Amino acid sequence: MTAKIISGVEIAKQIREELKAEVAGLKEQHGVTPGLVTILVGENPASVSYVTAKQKTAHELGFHSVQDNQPEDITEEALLALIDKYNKDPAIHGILVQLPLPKHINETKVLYAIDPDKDVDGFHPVNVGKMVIGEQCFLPCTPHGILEMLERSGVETSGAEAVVVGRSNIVGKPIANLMLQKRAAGNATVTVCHTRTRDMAFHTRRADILVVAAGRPKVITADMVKEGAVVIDVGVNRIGKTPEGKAILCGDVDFEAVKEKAAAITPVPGGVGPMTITMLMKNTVQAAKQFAGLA
Ligand SMILES: Nc1nc(=O)c2c([nH]1)NC[C@@H]1CN(c3ccc(C(=O)N[C@@H](CCC(=O)O)C(=O)O)cc3)C=[N+]21
Repeated sequence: MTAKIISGVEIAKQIREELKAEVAGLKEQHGVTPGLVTILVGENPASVSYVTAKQKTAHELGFHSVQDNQPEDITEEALLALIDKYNKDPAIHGILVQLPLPKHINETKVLYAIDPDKDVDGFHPVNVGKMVIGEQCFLPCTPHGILEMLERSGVETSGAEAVVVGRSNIVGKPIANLMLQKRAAGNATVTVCHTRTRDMAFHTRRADILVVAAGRPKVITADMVKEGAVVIDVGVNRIGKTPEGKAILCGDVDFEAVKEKAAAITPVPGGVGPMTITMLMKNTVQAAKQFAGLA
């Protein structure tokens, strides 16, 4: 079998078109322009490229978008004060502090400082808690994007064996939780594997849907995948540079080999990544509507 390629680029494009129309409507009918600030501390090249992509997308959708760059040596106190300023700014509906932060800043403290109503990343414990209960909240962007991909590709998750590789707060834990819930792209039987899992392949081979967020290049090889599985690769590993200096990316899945076995697979680049950015935009539109009492 050669897998169907689930294109994050294509699905993201479709959602962005929907959002663009919604933003235009919000402006015309209600005078509301969704506002997003992305705060970047330091100059980590990967972070710079992600934040640039987020700003570009926000701009294309007609948002009020603010890029706030801060020096690597900003104090925790100053960063918390900055967040407080945006918490109070009525033109800003979504606040994103790009992670990771420098070591002298307590990441947890920073994420707790963001107003949960502006927490479009869905990392504040109020939103995490609401997510687990299944209440309306901001879902973290990468898991949210995966749900949309599964749903819009017609993947049947109900009753299926879903195996998640990775237990991060950003991807592994939330996607496992969401796929377990009574919801679209949910109702799965979920197993979570991690670095201490004794026999990873034993679990992954049982997966009808395999979500891989391990953070290590090509850890999932063809022998670990069941014939006909749906494989979602969340990995973004920079494994080198082209002669022109562009980063060469690969996922956590050995794409070339696994695509011969899977029923469907997401590529890297062009899979989950573009969906992550798009869901940030979707969450920001949601935040703006809530702020205006429209949702
Ligand atoms: N507060 C916070 N929120 C985040 O959502 C967040 C973060 N911090 N820190 C880092 C991770 C990583 N992340 C990605 C977003 C887009 C792509 C993406 O668009 N990737 C492209 C390739 C882009 C490239 O060339 O690097 C693709 O896969 O096709 C990847 C990864 C968001 N993150």
